[in-house]
Order: sequence, then structure tokens, then C-alpha cells
Amino acid sequence: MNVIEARDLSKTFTVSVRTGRFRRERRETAAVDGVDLSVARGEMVGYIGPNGAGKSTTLKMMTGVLMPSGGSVTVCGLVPVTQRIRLALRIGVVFGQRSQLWWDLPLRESFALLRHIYRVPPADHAARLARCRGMLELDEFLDTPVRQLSLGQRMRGELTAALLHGPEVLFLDEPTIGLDVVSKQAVRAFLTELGARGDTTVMLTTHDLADIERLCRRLVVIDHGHVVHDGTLDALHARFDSRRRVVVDLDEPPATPLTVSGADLDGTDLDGRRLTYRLTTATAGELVIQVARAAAIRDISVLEPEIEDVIARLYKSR
Ligand SMILES: Nc1ncnc2c1ncn2[C@@H]1O[C@H](COP(=O)(O)OP(=O)(O)OP(=O)(O)O)[C@@H](O)[C@H]1O
Repeated sequence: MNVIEARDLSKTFTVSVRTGRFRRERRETAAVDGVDLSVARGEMVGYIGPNGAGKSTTLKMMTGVLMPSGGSVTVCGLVPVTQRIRLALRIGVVFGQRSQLWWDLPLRESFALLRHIYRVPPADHAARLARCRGMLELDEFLDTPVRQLSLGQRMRGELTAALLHGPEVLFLDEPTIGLDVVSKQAVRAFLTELGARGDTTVMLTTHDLADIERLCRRLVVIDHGHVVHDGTLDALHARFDSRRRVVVDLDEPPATPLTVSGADLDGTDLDGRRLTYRLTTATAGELVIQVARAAAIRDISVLEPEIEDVIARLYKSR
């Protein structure tokens, strides 16, 4: 059985829009418009899309915060809104902008309270907390009140809080937003380890594509409330014909343009001494051999297709 199952899931908001000096009109916005999604146990799914695409709204319906306007969704076999309390014991949620910690309590006491709320056996709680303390390096601020924590420290605390009851599914909405490099690395390493264990299903929304690249084998892209891609990152590159590029630095600019069969010249730089080719059918080696026949090569580098490029092309193509 799939852990998350959404069929034709939709959410429409009615908003009041000003249409004149004294006039307002009620308009409907389809924030999520017929999403079908099945997520198996242990999968880590990157759920991405441009601003306003419907990501948070989907997650809110999956966690029981919002009632769908149409279609259906189950998480762990439960209907989120009607079985919200039972579901809360089986999921963990981190919404980057909100906190589930007690503002005036030290982190350690927030964790202790959560243990009582979720009725977690002490030994399980201790084992999970020990793992988080080690991997997320919580010790130096465990006794600091939450309101005094930096954003990165708080996010590490939030992740811990979401996991202490051993949830089957973890919903993460922008967990690395605003974090510095060190905190991001700690959070990513932690999630990588969680993914490798394979017993927690993770739905991750983020605008940080490096998160997706490092963490998620499966990528679901949503735009205007519709799923526009569901598959691997490689499948996305194949769909948008992403190609590796080869940058060749020459000793001297060539007298005539250096065309190469099996590659397109993408650009010229450094007064004509740097040529960037986009490989179509040639391999990087074949390209270098062809260029070397015509000019003296000083340096070469091969650039893998950037996830940013392909995602930007996908968003623009809509
Ligand atoms: N409570 C609400 N009332 C009215 N409209 C809403 C509400 N919540 C979201 N929307 C609208 O629904 C659409 C989807 O919003 P949502 O927050 O799900 O997008 P998102 O993909 O999470 O965006 P972002 O990347 O900016 O966080 C947007 O047009 C938004 O303005």
C-alpha cells in the first residue's frame, strides 16, 4: 500500500478582489487543480514549483490543516482532515516559517514535553534524541530558550521535534530556507541518512534545487496547481534535452570559427580564446580531438547540465 495516495486532489480558494473604488468581487483561485500522486514507503520525494504553484496547499491538505475542495487524499491509510489526531501520531511536519517548539522553554524541555504529548516510551525517545543530538549537533544549544536560537539552530530543533515520535512520514516545507552553509549541510546530511535507512517517507518542498539534487531520487514538479513532471532528475534532463557542455581554452583565438561535428558552439569568451560547446552527438573526447586538430588547446573542462537551467526551462515552458 502507498503511504500517500492523492487522486484528483483540488483546492479552490475564494478571494475578494477590489475591482473599482467601492467595488469588490469574489473570485476563485484553483491553488491545487487535480493532483494525482502515489508515494511508496521510504521514498523521498522533492515537490517543487514556482511561487504560488500550490506546494504548501498540497502539503496542508496532506497533513489535515486544509480540507480539499475536490478529489481525495490518504496518508498512512487515513483521511487527513477527519482523522487528524490519529494521523498526527504517524507523521512529522516541519513548516520552515512556523514553529512547533515552545518559545520560552529550552529546547531540551520542548523535547521532553513532546515525549509526553506523543506518549513515546522513554527508551525510544532517548535513542532518537541521541541520534539527532549527534547528527544535528544540538548539544551546544539544548539548554537555550527557543526564542534565543538562531534560525539554523531552531530548524535543527524543529527537525528533531518532528522526528522524536518516530513518524512514518515526514513533511518538510522549505526546511533549509535562510540557513547558512553549515546548517544546510547538517540538515542535508541528516536527511540523507534518514533516506538511506528507508523507513521514513519524506515529502520535501524547497526552492533550493541543491537540496533536491542531493536528497531526492524522485522529483514532482507542480505549476498552476497541476503536476507537470513526475520522475527522476535524469528523466527531466532527457525531456528537456539537457546536454553536457565542454569549455575549451585555446592559446590563440582561431582565425575562422571552429565548428565541430556533434556539438554546437554555445558561446565565445576571453577575446575568442574560450569556446563553449554544447554536446549533441559527440563525446567530450571526440570534441577535444576535433578542436586539437585545428588549434592549440591550453585547458578543457566539462560542465554537467545544471538543475537550475532545466527547471527554469520547465517553468518557462508552461
Ligand atoms: N488561504 C488562502 N487564501 C487564498 N488564497 C490562497 C491561500 N493560500 C494560498 N492561496 C493561493 O493559492 C495559490 C497557491 O499557494 P501556495 O502557498 O500553495 O503556493 P506555493 O507553491 O507553496 O508557493 P511558494 O513557493 O511561494 O511558497 C497561490 O495563488 C496563493 O495566493
